[in-house]
Formats: sequence, C-alpha cells, structure tokens
Amino acid sequence: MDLQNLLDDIVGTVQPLLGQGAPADYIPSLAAVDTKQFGISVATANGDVFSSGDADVPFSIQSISKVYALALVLAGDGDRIWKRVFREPSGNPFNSLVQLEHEDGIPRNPFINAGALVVTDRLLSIVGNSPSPVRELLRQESGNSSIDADPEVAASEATHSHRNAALAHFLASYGNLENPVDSVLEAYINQCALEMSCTDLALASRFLANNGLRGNGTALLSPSQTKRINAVMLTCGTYDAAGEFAYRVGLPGKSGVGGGIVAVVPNKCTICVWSPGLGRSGNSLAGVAALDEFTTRTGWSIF
Ligand SMILES: NC(=O)CC[C@H](N)C(=O)O
Repeated sequence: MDLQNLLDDIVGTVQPLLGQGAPADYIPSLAAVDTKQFGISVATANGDVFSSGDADVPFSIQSISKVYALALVLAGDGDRIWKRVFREPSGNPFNSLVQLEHEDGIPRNPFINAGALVVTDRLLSIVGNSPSPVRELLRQESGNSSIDADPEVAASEATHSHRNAALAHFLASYGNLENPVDSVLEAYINQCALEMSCTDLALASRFLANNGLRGNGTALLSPSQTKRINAVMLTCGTYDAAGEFAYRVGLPGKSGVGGGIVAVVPNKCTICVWSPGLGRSGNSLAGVAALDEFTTRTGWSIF
C-alpha cells in the first residue's frame, strides 16, 4: 500500500466538498475559519508518518480532547468513572440538555459535553489543572512542545458557554461534580481550545492503535482499557451520527467542531483528517468523506 499516493489522491477526491457545510458558529472565533482547507495525516504503528494537504496547519481540537481526558482518567483511576457516566450512544446532539434530566444527572457517555464535563471534573480531582494534563500528554506523545490553547478561542467559548454552564450546574445539582462548576468549565474550555495539526494529532493518538503504549514504550493504558476507549469512540465518538460513521468509515473515531476527526485502525495506524465545514451533527463533511475513501481503498476497517 503506497500510503503517500493514497493520501494525495484523497486530497483530490474531497476537493468538491470543500467550502460545503458550515464552521461551528456558536463559538464566534471558530466561525471565521476558511472552510476550503483540508488536511490528512497517518501515523503508523511502526513510527512512519504520511501527510497531505493542510496537514500541518494548526486547528482547534475541540471535542477530540475528550478522548485524552478519558484516557488520563482511566489511567489514573481505573473503572471508577463508569459509576458517574454511562457508555451508551446518546442519539442526541452533543450539547443536549434533555437527556440529562431524564437520566438523573448521569450522562449517556463520556464524549457528549455532559459526560466530558464529568470526566474533566474527575481529572481535576486526580491531577489538578496546572499544567493542563491533557496538554502535557498531547505535547509528549506528539513530540511538539509548543502545543497550547488558543486564548482567543478559549475566551470566545467562555463568553458563549451558557449551555455547558447549564449542563455543569445540572450535574452539580445531582451531586455528579466534585469541583466547583467554574473550575470544571475553565479546564474543559481550555482543553477544547488546544491547537494542533493533523500530524500532531495522528502522532499523539498512537497509543490508541498500540494497545495503550506511549511513544516511549511505557504503558499509559492496558490493552483492555485501550480496546474499550476505541469501543466507546466507535459507538459515541461522532454523536448522533455514530451509526452513519460506523457504516461509512468502520473505525473508532472522535470528531470536534473545529472540523478535525481522529480515527484508529487498531495495531496499524491512526489517521487525522481536518476540514472546518461541518454537517448537521457537527462532524467534518470532507473529513468523513476522506475517511470513507481511506477505509474503502485500504480495506482497513475493523469490520
Ligand atoms: N463537539 C464539539 O467539538 C463541542 C466542543 C465545544 N467546546 C463545546 O463544548 O460545545
């Protein structure tokens, strides 16, 4: 398989989709991003990296950060988090409030906003937030020590965070937060505002394809924990479009409203795609199409 040729081809295939869809507009500073951009990177289990298009342009990772927060909580705390958050697809938008009341303050899964707020809360209790543990992990695993939150995106989200604040207060009212609402929101918003390129994210996610092993060969997670994060990514990582994503792409994946998606081919590689135009459920239109093409052409789906 000539991966470089394939990625170059995919950049050509998605051209007609670029500019379609809309960037996230409820975080005003994300709405200004040029939707014609597209990047793709693949990091293989044996350490090679292939990339094409705008693969080295940094973008806002947004909800992709939820995967690394969960990994750190499982690494620090084992299975305890599963008493406070379920592992079922929500079938609802990622920032929905209604389900949380029906289900007595236990979020459906760790990848919708309510679930990620609980995970972030636990991470704050275990390791604190200075420095940000998610940022440190991503710096170490990507080898890029300049990764940081974009203060403008963080400030923009903070001034438009009524929904997430409502979710956090709701969780607190059910006794499902250990830290003050404001500290949890601040940590959550800052990890969402981290800026990384496709290459950074493909490299930083390799532990998900390598049975939990970090770049330096030590274990962040056990093979079983890694398998389970991948399972939750498959069923919940693209919100109410997870069924369609499994059908078209057939890989564990996690999207963010910055237009990035990280996908995992266990024991083989990680893939990161980015294009800011989003479809109805908040997943990158060209990104999903590129991953569809990638698994169709390589046969590297988990099915
Ligand atoms: N789906 C996303 O990427 C959402 C992340 C965004 N920061 C939010 O909380 O609304």
